[in-house]
Amino acid sequence: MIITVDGPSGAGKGTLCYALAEKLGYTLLDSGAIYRVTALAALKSAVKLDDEFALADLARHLDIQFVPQNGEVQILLNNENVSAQIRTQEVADAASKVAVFPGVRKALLQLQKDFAKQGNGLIADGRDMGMVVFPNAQAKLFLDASAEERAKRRLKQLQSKGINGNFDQIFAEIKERDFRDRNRAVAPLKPAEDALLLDSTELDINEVIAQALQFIESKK
Ligand SMILES: Nc1ncnc2c1ncn2[C@@H]1O[C@H](COP(=O)(O)OP(=O)(O)O)[C@@H](O)[C@H]1O
Ligand SMILES: Nc1ccn([C@@H]2O[C@H](COP(=O)(O)OP(=O)(O)O)[C@@H](O)[C@H]2O)c(=O)n1
Repeated sequence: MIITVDGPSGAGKGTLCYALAEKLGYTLLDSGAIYRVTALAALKSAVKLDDEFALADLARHLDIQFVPQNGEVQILLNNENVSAQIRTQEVADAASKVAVFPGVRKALLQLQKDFAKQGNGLIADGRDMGMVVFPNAQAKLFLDASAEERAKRRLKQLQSKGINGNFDQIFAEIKERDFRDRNRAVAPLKPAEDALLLDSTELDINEVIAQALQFIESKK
């Protein structure tokens, strides 16, 4: 079974997908990490974030590895562990900039599709999983929350990692990335026709997981 979870930044996709993958014993695809690694590779090689040709070429030759390590997944770029580097705001912003180009998205498509070949079911976390990458997924969820709530969650998340955050700056960054993701010409962020819309603004993590599992069960 392929389950897709799409939605904007800070909605709780990563948290939900991790819980579902654990519970169901499914493979987890964090497609955002692939865009983040692509952006980091561009930043490291001084490829301009508006040079679609160079970015697509870089994406085609991306040396990325997902290495399960004591319950976590380490993400390697050219054999360097970049799991922490890709979570910075700078890389998140760069990822949303490189993600607007059709050439980049096309170059990363097969890598994402290949995650479904591991045979034990797939939970795919992203923006266009249900619309573009896995249109035939058996269960599609679109997880959303108010921009304010998502900024509050992101701030708390950064603080829990000992990183000082500023709510106004995070709120602005979330709205900027929302706008870019929702208004790009290719694979814009929007729910698939057959997706369950789940607004987690007033829900806690366990309530989201319960509603998601109920929906998945109904699709089996
Ligand atoms: N329903 C929820 N209520 C409160 N906090 C949540 C909820 N879902 C996720 N979070 C927290 O919000 C932060 C962002 O969640 P995350 O899963 O990283 O979102 P996304 O992957 O959509 O960007 C995390 O610290 C997570 O623990
Ligand atoms: N399937 C995907 C996943 C991410 N992305 C882009 O990559 C950026 C980072 O994705 P992410 O899921 O890691 O970001 P968060 O939702 O965790 O903040 C997003 O803002 C999108 O612009 C995309 O275009 N398509």
